[in-house]
Amino acid sequence: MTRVSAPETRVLVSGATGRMGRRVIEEAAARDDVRVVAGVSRDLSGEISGIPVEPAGEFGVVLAEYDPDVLVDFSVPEASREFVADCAEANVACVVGTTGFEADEFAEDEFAEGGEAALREASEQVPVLHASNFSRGIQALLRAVEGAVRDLPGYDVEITESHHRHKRDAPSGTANAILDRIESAGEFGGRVHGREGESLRESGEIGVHARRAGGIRGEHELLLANEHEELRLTHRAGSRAVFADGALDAAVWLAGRGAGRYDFSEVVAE
Ligand SMILES: NC(=O)C1=CN([C@@H]2O[C@H](COP(=O)(O)OP(=O)(O)OC[C@H]3O[C@@H](n4cnc5c(N)ncnc54)[C@H](O)[C@@H]3O)[C@@H](O)[C@H]2O)C=CC1
Ligand SMILES: O=C(O)C1=N[C@H](C(=O)O)C[C@H](O)C1
Repeated sequence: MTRVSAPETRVLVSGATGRMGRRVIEEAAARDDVRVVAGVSRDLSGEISGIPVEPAGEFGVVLAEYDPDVLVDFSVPEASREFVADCAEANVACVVGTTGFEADEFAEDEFAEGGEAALREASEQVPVLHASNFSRGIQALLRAVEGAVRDLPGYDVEITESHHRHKRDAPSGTANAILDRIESAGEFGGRVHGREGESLRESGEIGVHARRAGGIRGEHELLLANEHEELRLTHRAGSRAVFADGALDAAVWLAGRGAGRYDFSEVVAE
């Protein structure tokens, strides 16, 4: 019997010269379900690991020339918005990993009123999946966070995230997603970003702390504590491969779906 294998998903990578873009290209080379047809970058025209890299300023031309099924975007919000809008016109699905959009773009329903307009608008024409973190461990953490907050009402809640010195947005997109999950699971008074000077902790506040140092790939810790006990839920990414592979899994999963918004939890559930 002749086995017909599923066709490869054709992927275009934006932010191709960045830490994540390069990693996506490397990880894709080791898989047989995806093929990166090209990258786009504002920094370089040429190639990375044999994959052509085209100027980001000619994104529309690149879409027409390479005819990808899915865009995988790890860039910056101001570029990402443009890429996604062009993809909607060209009927190309979008997997967006970029973080640092406006604060309320990370609400549980990030496409709701006040959310990221470019993603919401594009999702009316093509499938769009945005995730602040493509690791499966973080999906498990988000579920654990919800359970812990429900089970421990009245406990003080603090989040600490640590990333490499080059990270531009703070708190991380993942920390914002954890915050949304905490607030949907319990009654809280507000977020307090860092502390200095004299101010007593108020009950119900959520402390948020961002550290930037060296090459840390990404660590997130949720601390719940009362006078008698502490619960710490920690996720540590050991390599960017975990994010790149998750984004490629999302691209394969998203290709061929109808217009709309999708969540990485749906990819993980299958
Ligand atoms: N969702 C997830 O699992 C993950 C998300 N990220 C997010 O991905 C994004 C990129 O992270 P890194 O690769 O570390 O950043 P990076 O700084 O190494 O790369 C950014 C890329 O975007 C490009 N770029 C910057 N400004 C541009 C513009 N105006 N027009 C076109 N291209 C532009 C740069 O040339 C570069 O290729 C960040 O928002 C980061 O938080 C990072 C890791 C995992
Ligand atoms: O910039 C990074 O590196 C990362 N960014 C994402 C975020 O902002 O949460 C995901 C991961 O933590 C790495």
